[in-house]
Amino acid sequence: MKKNVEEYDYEELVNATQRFSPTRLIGRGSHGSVYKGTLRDNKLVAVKKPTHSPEVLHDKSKLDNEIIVLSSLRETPYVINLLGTSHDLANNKLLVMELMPNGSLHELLHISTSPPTWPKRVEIAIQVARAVQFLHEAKPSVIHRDIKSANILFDSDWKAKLADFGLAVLQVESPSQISQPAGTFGYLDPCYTTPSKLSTKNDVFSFGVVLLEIISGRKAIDMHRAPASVVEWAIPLIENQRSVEICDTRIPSRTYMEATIRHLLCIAARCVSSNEEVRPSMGEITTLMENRVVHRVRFPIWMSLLRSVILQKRRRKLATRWQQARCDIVQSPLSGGRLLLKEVLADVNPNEFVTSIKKKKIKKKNL
Ligand SMILES: Nc1ncnc2c1ncn2[C@@H]1O[C@H](COP(=O)(O)OP(=O)(O)OP(=O)(O)O)[C@@H](O)[C@H]1O
Repeated sequence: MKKNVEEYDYEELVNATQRFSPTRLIGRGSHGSVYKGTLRDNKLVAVKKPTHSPEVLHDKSKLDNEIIVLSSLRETPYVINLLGTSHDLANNKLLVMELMPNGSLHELLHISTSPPTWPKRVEIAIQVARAVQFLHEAKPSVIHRDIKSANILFDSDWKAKLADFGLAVLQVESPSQISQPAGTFGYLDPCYTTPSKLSTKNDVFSFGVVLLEIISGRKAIDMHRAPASVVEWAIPLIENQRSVEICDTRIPSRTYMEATIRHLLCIAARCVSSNEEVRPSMGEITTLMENRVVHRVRFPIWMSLLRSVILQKRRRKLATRWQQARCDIVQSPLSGGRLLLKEVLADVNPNEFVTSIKKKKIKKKNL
């Protein structure tokens, strides 16, 4: 075990989550419910507790597996951090993790009313690629098997981290049991049909699906569209040089990002290839992404300075006009100065105010 996993007192977790109150519930998965907890030192954590409900399948082994895999990994900014474990009164294990307060990539892409900008999407894609590369290059290496937008969570700084290691496989030399193929429909590698087909390339396929999802804003499987699968829809478009049609239309296109997006789509197409040989390794993917993408247009310092000088000039001009307007009103006998001065003091927008003075002047002329 590489990580120093702390054992938490169960009572502390009960208090931290207000007795696992529904108001503290973040969400339920197939093997556990996650609660927001506040520890004694005010530290915020996420507590995953096995679910005992008739509607939710309670699979204890997934939670145990998650603890084994997460505690085998050293700390990294790209994977959810396991802080510790605990045991309830029936000796069921609980997980204490760092809290990811900004929801999942799935929510950001498909539920949020403000979809991410292109530079943000690129940043997220690179962070996810680094997370998967980290797992594959760990010793022993880890195959996640459930890479999907719902398992990519955001921390308080909106950095993406990979979560949910319930299905992950630790590639030890003499595995005690061979895992049956598993994953999520829409993200699952079609080549992964038997336990012997388990490989890091299964994760590469799922990563490719997430990449298509990030660029298109379409769900991995959307039954309201034909074809329902994002892969079946996007790949012919990429092959026919119609990549532009894949881009999420909810946000404006950015000319400076076009080459980057095309480049990412080419990587995605290789990842989801039905020929596993064609799929790049995660190491190759991160290198390809980091070397060729444009993150953000950065203006030279002299342009920023020029911009601030222009803005300051404009502000000064407006302030002078406003000051002038105040004097005119107070001095004018026809303006009902006192009344208008009240308007000034009531913090009237200078622009609106100048307009109202013009109107007064016209009225005066007409008189
Ligand atoms: N560390 C965390 N911080 C904040 N929210 C979390 C954290 N871990 C999980 N969640 C949220 O809790 C919910 C349940 O997560 P969990 O990993 O148990 O299941 P899942 O991924 O939804 O389902 P499944 O295990 O069936 O794939 C999800 O909404 C997930 O986004």
